[in-house]
Amino acid sequence: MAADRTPPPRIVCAGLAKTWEGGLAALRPTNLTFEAGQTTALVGPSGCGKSTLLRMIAGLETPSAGTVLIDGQPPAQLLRAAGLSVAFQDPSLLPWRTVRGNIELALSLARRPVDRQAIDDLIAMVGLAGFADTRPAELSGGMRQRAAIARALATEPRLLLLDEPFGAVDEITRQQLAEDLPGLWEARGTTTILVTHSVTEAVMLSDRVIVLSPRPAEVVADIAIPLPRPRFAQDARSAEFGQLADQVVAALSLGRARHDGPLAAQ
Ligand SMILES: Nc1ncnc2c1ncn2[C@@H]1O[C@H](COP(=O)(O)OP(=O)(O)OP(=O)(O)O)[C@@H](O)[C@H]1O
Repeated sequence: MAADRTPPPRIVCAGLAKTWEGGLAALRPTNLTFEAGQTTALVGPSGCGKSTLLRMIAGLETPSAGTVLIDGQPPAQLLRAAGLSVAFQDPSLLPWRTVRGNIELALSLARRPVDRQAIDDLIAMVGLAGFADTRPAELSGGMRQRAAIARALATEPRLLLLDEPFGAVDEITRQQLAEDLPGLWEARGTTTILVTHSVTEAVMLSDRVIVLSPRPAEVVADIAIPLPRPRFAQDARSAEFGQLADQVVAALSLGRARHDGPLAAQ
């Protein structure tokens, strides 16, 4: 898995909006820039439109209005060049392939060399050592999610989009992944956008947290997380960490209050 020397991309969403057929609005017109090499967390109430935003950035969903440009190009370009990886809540592993087989396929599709040792290292890093030759049906939900994370990382994407990738992962493994993953994508130079329901995880992993309102989503707050790295689970007990987490929680409440308030837009 040779390192991709192309620098990580900058993503510009301009007037990006989504209204589903039938008129359900998921995202109000939104301007957002994701800086090259940064990790950004998107947090917001369930159903507010986080996944919709992420899927439009991935080029998997067509915007109703506005554009997504990744280094000035539409997402499809990066997707075709295998520079973009996504890992979703529901890991879509091929059931007839083992964990290693799923990763090998991703590498082959991305026309990347298949380095068995590097694959095994990645499998071990997500806590699946000993399960490389196991098929998805024999893994727990959390293990499948970790396999999907390993697969997403294997191609060394320039842009990594993670949609609640730790949803089914147990707390201890979650903490371990939250400690290990940022170092990996920092070392490789990756722009990462992460959807999570966990405020602690958002602050732990990110350089910036964007808080979205209830549906149709709009940006309520854009909070920089200037905490030094690497960050460890116990750092979540520091005063600085607590203050940042409180800001995120306050923004979530503000979004809800605005949404439910008498002046809420229809
Ligand atoms: N393919 C689709 N067709 C129609 N409506 C959709 C579609 N996908 C999502 N929606 C609707 O769009 C809204 C936003 O959904 P989305 O999945 O983006 O929310 P989310 O913030 O990611 O939710 P959660 O945190 O619960 O995963 C929801 O009301 C959902 O029902």
